[in-house]
Amino acid sequence: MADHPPSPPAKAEQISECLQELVANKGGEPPGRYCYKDGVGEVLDTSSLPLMKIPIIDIGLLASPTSICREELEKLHSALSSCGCFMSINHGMTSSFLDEVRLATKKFFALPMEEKQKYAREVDAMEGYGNDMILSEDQVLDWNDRLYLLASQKTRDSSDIGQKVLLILGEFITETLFEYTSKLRLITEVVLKAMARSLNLENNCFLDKYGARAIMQARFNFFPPCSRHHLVLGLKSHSDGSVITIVLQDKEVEGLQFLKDDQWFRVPIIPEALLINIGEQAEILSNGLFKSPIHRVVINPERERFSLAVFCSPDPDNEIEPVDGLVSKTRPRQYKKVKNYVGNYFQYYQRGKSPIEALKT
Ligand SMILES: O=C(O)CCC(=O)C(=O)O
Ligand SMILES: [Fe+2]
Repeated sequence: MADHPPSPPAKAEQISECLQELVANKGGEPPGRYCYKDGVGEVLDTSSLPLMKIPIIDIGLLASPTSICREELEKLHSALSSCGCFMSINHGMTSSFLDEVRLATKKFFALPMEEKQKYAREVDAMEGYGNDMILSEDQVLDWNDRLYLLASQKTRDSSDIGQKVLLILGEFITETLFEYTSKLRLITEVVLKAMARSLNLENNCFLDKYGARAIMQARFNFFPPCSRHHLVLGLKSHSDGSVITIVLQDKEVEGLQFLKDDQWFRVPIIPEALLINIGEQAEILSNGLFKSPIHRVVINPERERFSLAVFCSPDPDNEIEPVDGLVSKTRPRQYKKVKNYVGNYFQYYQRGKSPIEALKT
């Protein structure tokens, strides 16, 4: 896809020991492969970092005709071109329903290890439980265990996610997750249309590139506490490979931070809101007008943290490039065409890089 992808690893390796197990056995002392040599700087005292002022946007309003929601569209435009993210409210889900989804995440990670290992993710697979792929000797690993599940219409129809979650979690929770991802599908549609309108483009121009066979990949994150938290990162600094990512955050434990104007900011907890951030494919589609924000997750010394990120990415067969209406003599095309962006994303991520760099014209 990109011009100069990192050279492929001789052999990608999956860690067999999950972090949760390691922490239970060794009491949270991080092995060297998880540690940043000089520590992670200001992470030492996370509470001293400023809180980010993230705009709050009403999804119900965004879905209404332009004449009614002009102000909300302006807010969206300004949020996405400055910090690349916003907190969404009035999204059609109650607080108690969001709590059920949080509980489903916790229940999965509370299962016995042998049970979870049945769903271990294989190298390069889009679904399954585990930790980082190891692509090189010097890769610093994330202090995080995760479960990936696909929630796209296509895979749902063939009962892929259904089968897996049903087997893992039982019928009640399966229903909760199905309902959650169906709601997210509606929200994604509203947001992609509103993004286009906020740029005075035709309603469907982003949605058409996204496609009916778009992929929604859910990542359930578990971040165990670490007594030497200043040496590790829950997720290394990255921007997402999606078009948009919808994050359900932990209600009690902070951890997510965004980089803005070369300064790290803490993301506040708003329990009833969903955090939505732009991914690199929206940056490409918008010809760089919307910025995919760099973010990371830091670790709490005493408390575990959970989150659920759903990455909404276009049909991998669709070509992604800046949309016509945003390319002009005064603003030439900033990115080359690309297909299946997510297919190569993790090869870059594990090395602390991003494919978008190689696509810049
Ligand atoms: O844990 C969070 O709050 C954010 C997760 C995230 O950035 C990701 O999974 O890519
Ligand atoms: Fe992320």
